[in-house]
Amino acid sequence: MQTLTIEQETNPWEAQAARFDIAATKLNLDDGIMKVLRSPVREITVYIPVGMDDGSIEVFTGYRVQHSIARGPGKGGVRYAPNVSLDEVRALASWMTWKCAVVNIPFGGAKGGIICDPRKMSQGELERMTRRYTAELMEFIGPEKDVPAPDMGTNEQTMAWIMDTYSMHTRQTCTAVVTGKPVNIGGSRGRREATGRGISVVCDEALKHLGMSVEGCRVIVQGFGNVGSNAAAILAAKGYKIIGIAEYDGGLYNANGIDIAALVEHRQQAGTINGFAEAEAVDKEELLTYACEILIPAATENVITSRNTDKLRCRILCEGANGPTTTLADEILADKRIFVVPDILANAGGVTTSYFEWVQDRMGYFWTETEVNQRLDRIMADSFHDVLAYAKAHNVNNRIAAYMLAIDRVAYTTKQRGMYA
Ligand SMILES: NC(=O)C1=CN([C@@H]2O[C@H](COP(=O)(O)OP(=O)(O)OC[C@H]3O[C@@H](n4cnc5c(N)ncnc54)[C@H](OP(=O)(O)O)[C@@H]3O)[C@@H](O)[C@H]2O)C=CC1
Ligand SMILES: O=C(O)CCC(=O)C(=O)O
Repeated sequence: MQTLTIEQETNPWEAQAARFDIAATKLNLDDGIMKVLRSPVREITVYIPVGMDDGSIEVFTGYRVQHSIARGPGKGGVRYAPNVSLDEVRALASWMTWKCAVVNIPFGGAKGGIICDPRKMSQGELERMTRRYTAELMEFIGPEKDVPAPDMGTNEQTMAWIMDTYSMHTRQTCTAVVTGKPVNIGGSRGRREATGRGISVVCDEALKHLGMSVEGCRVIVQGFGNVGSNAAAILAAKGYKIIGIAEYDGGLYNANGIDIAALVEHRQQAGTINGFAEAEAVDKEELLTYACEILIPAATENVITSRNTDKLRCRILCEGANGPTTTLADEILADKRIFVVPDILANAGGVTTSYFEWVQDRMGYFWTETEVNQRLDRIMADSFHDVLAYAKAHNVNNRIAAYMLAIDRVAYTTKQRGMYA
């Protein structure tokens, strides 16, 4: 195994680039196209002055990176977190390009982020910061240019502010500029749950593929935000047993299964999963190494590394978060024969329903939740099998297969459009 410092191992842009290089080389991609696809097309940095509630002024740094617009407008979430960096947003933008191509929806890839701690900011401060960030990005975003959506630390309310600010500047109500909005202002039914729902579909398919059954299937989820809580709730409703939840501030374990609806209610009231009486409090890091059939990291990057992978006791690693696994960890996962459903496939349900939202906004005609979910389920199941077929045909692991499938599609369009003239 390569020797890397922890900083090198956990740099998300390097992690993305390493997988890109392996996949592009396996595809025999020519050097020129490889250079085109390796770098983002545009990186925007903005400095956002915000009047704080105490009368002071703070200046926040924000980014929007557009990695590719070959297959359609840029698409991807906006993250509010203290550890946002340009390298992270770059990596997240490129993962969006590959993700949209894996599920074959007509978008490129983009991502945004602001270095801030949303947990320590009031609603007023968040609103002012979001509106000024949007104003700074006016010429770069739009339904045909780049369409933001929620990610860590942002939500439907954030999208409503972006949509309104954009509409104020263009002097017309423009719903299709963002997705993940509240349903009453052009959001899609099913978007809130879509990433979790997509994860449940690929878990179903992985079990079928491995000849395992839902009955008795133990699941541990890290992160109980939008992705983790919805994945846990939907899997529980399908009959999976959610035995562990690891959050930022603690872990919970119950070998008989955690009542997810009760935990959601507890979290709403207490503001934390801690203190939930129907499960045992356990160490949040160790919980990832408990025996289970499926482990779902759904919080943040770099949680499965060379330092803990040898201790994992799951059969399936289903990546709800973006970039939860380092390249060094990939090698150990392969040795342990853990079946990996890679992030750019596993968590693609969110952007797939975002695509449906964009389509509905542009038509001005809205589908029922059943219509949305049926379309989502079909795309997720088909994409799972496309990736597996690629892995088999090229004798590579699932992650490299997903990258190869995606890079092949983006490279084809890039060449066809002649995007290097
Ligand atoms: N939202 C979406 O549709 C999509 C999101 N993703 C990815 O899924 C992941 C989660 O996003 P999302 O659910 O939207 O974000 P949220 O902000 O809704 O939730 C993130 C959750 O993870 C917790 N958390 C953060 N860091 C850690 C940690 N180190 N250990 C344990 N828990 C932690 C947070 O706790 P606390 O609240 O205390 O900070 C929070 O509960 C991200 O990687 C995101 O990029 C991928 C596809 C689509
Ligand atoms: O819904 C979207 O457009 C993007 C969601 C996202 O940020 C992601 O898939 O990582």
